[in-house]
Formats: sequence, C-alpha cells, structure tokens
Amino acid sequence: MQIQLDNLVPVPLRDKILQRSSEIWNRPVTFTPGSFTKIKAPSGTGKTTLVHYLYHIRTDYTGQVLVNSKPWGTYSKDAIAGMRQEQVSVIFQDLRIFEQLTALENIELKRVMNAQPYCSAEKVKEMAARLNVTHVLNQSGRTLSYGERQRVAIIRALVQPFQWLIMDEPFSHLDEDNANRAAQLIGEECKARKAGFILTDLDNDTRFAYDSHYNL
Ligand SMILES: Nc1ncnc2c1ncn2[C@@H]1O[C@H](COP(=O)(O)OP(=O)(O)OP(=O)(O)O)[C@@H](O)[C@H]1O
Repeated sequence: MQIQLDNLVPVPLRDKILQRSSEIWNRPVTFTPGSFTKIKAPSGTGKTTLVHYLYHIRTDYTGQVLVNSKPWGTYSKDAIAGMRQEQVSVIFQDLRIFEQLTALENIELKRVMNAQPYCSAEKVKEMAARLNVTHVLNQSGRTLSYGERQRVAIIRALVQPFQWLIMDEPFSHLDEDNANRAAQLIGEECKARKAGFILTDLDNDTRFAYDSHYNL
C-alpha cells in the first residue's frame, strides 16, 4: 500500500502553514512502503490533523491524500473499511478505548474482526505481559489509567494485519521503561509484517532506527 501526499493543506490552518516552510504540508510527499517514518512538530501544529487525514476520518483539506495513487475519497466505504482491517492500523492520540468494555474486550473486538484472526489469543497475552498490562486485562476501560489505555491501544493496533501503522504520539503517557518496551514490540511487529509506520511526536528520539524524518 502506497501513501502519498499531494500539496496537502488543512483548511483551518491554511494561513499559518503558508507562512512557514514544512516538509509535509503543501508539497508532494511519498512515504516509502516498509519505512519507519518520524514526523516531528511542536504542539498545536497539526500532527493529529495529519493522522486523521492519513486514516481518512477528516477531509477538511485542499490537495490530496493518495492511496495506491488514488485519492482516499474515490474509494467506496466497503473498500475503505477493508483497507482499515487489512492494510492500515492506527493508534490515536486520544486512544479511543471503549469504556463500556474491558481492556481485553477492546483488543478482542479488533482481533476477531478478520474471519481468520492475524494473532492468536495466546499472542495477545504475551503482548500484554511484555507491556505490563496483564493485571488490567479484565478491568473496565473506564477505570484504566492513561498509561494503561495507551498500552491497550498499542496492543489493539498490533493484533490486525497491516502494511502501515499510523501512530500519534504513541508513548506520551508512558514512563521510559514502558515506552521502550512498547517501541521494541512495535518494531518487531512491523518487521514481521514487512510493514512501515508513520509516527508523530513532539521531540527527537532514538527509540527506533528511523528511515525518514520530516518536520511538519
Ligand atoms: N476541526 C478543526 N477546526 C479548526 N481548527 C482545528 C480543528 N482541529 C484542530 N484545529 C486546530 O488546528 C491546530 C492543530 O491541531 P492538532 O490537534 O492537529 O495539533 P497537534 O500538533 O496534534 O497538537 P498537540 O501536540 O497539542 O496534540 C490547533 O490550533 C487546533 O486548535
């Protein structure tokens, strides 16, 4: 799955963006399949906006987001749903944990979406143990801490097949040890699928051997 940007500019940020230079906005960008890609930007400059455009849940932009050379908007709802099940996974900044479900149910919901689940239930337990959330798997989403939610959201994103993983500040609620554990797991899972990722963050970091860096 190829993702490209063609002179993408968010309508609400148009004036601000056109006053400065950016390595993402208002220019052609091709994300190389399989590459580990970091997009760095200060708070409030559009990281979450970009992630929502890449996952096609917001479309208030000029220019285009191209998926396999076709604008997102030209795909049918079924085709988009299929791509979100098989080809592109996401970790939102606001995590989107269903509070009426347990942590494990949040993960299972995604795991069994494919008739042939990509991950076994056993594998979920292994990932939970690696990220130190085994003890909260049966706890209500409502009562999870933000750090626990973030780790559950990471596991949930990793139980499906994907060619691209899109992550919006995925370690923002984690201490150093848990962030490193999560990064290691994400890196392994991407390599196992020969998948790439696009990660947004505020600062420089050395958690991954990034193939590409962009300033938003
Ligand atoms: N739907 C919208 N309509 C108008 N303005 C918006 C909309 N969504 C976000 N903004 C504004 O766009 C700017 C960028 O927001 P965004 O959430 O993308 O930034 P961010 O880089 O992810 O920030 P943070 O690091 O604080 O999470 C902010 O000034 C925000 O107030």
